[in-house]
Amino acid sequence: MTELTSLTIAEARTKLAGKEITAVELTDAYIAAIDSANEAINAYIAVTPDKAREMAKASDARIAAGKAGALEGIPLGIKDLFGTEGVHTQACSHILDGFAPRYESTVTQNLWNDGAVMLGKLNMDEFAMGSSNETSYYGAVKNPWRAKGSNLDLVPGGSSGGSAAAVAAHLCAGATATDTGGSIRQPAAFTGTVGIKPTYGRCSRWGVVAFASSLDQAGPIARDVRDAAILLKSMASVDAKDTTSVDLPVPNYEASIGQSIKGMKIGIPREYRVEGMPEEIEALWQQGIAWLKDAGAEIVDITLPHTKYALPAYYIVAPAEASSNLARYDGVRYGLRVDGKDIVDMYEKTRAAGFGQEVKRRIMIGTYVLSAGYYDAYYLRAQKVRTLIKRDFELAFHAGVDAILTPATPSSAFGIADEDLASDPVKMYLNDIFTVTVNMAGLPGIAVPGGVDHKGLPLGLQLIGKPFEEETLFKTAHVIEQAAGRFTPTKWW
Ligand SMILES: NC(=O)C[C@H](N)C(=O)O
Repeated sequence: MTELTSLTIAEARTKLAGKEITAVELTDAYIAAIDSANEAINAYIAVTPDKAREMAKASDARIAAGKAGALEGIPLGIKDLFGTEGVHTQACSHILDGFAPRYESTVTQNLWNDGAVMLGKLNMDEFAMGSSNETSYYGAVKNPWRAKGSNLDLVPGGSSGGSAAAVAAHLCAGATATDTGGSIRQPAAFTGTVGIKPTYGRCSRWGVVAFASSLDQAGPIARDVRDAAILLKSMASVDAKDTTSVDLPVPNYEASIGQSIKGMKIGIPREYRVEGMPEEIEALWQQGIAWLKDAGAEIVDITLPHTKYALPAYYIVAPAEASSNLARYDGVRYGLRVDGKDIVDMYEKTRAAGFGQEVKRRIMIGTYVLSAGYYDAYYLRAQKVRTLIKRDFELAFHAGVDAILTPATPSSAFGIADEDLASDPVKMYLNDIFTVTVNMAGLPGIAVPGGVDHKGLPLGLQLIGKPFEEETLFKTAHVIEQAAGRFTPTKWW
């Protein structure tokens, strides 16, 4: 019998429904896998085996009673950004030391309502700020992938590095993640997994620790396109507690898997190329184009002329919102407190000790661009650029384009503690070059594995769609997946 942890969600669902396996067996298999692998990979920062077994038992009872939910008995990992009642929720920051909320985020509650089982909380960049998972207070996550013939540790990408690594190493059946500028899609691309950032407003942000509220969006990281569709269906909902969530029916995304893309118009934006981009990325892109053409899609060249301004504008808007959102961590009500001689001294000492370097950098940038005298020059201008970026996409869609194909990242996974990147934050920010536009415009974007580079490391393709047309992305990504195959790392841990 195949290992239980190698089953996809769709496969496990069939076996659970057919009573070939139980939810408790499946959960135990994942707990054992985490026990043996987590020291090496560091994907989980809190494991909740007792809670998991209890939830799995309840799932088995519901299956026996014929009352199974859509995700009944499926063990999932949860990014540490999602509030989970009574369970460690620290956004992988020191400043939230010991915090376990009294509430459950709407997204995770939706998953539990559908019968999913929680295995624990997953590592991430502190407050989701980073592209390598190295800014986590709990240390770096190791990518389950290694270059051919090398035993050097690579980053899994970020900020949802723990989610991507756990899915790739089969330490959960699927994971929740969030994406503000690429945090679902870049780690998915670096680990050979599938990640979708849905349209802004598709999932509720309620109970998710805020980074940049006008950009943050939750989504799944999964082993394949079908599993991503199954997970998103459960995660998405309108929510009275988040007025930016949208009241549109959540379609059965899985139904779009296998549908034809014949006659679809796929836009290829000429601006999605950067200096120094490996030829292999261009080759992957051309391969993706060929696959979609073979499946009957029409390929059209498009222009998104404001693309080059997206990254600088993002690194104004996101830190501005972050500086405001993170003002609440003051040592008074929860989390870390470092005593001082008076209350202001206490605030200062707490924030100095509680936030890491990258978070402090963003708070300072954000405070600067919002300050009197600089607001118009930076923040206001960045917001105007944001409108132009959105309009670029609208024009392309208006001209009949159904979806846009680009590379997901300008490189494959890089080494942990890469000196070049550590010394220059802007180089790290360049990881988001193909993904931030999507957040700035509020559109859905999916990363799907397209192949491996000469080092044997996975590379991802990105599809960008119209607002609330995630179904188009699922069916098109599935065509790529069928052509490219699935990617699993060789076990070294
Ligand atoms: N949160 C994200 O989407 C990651 C992005 N690299 C950032 O640091 O802002």
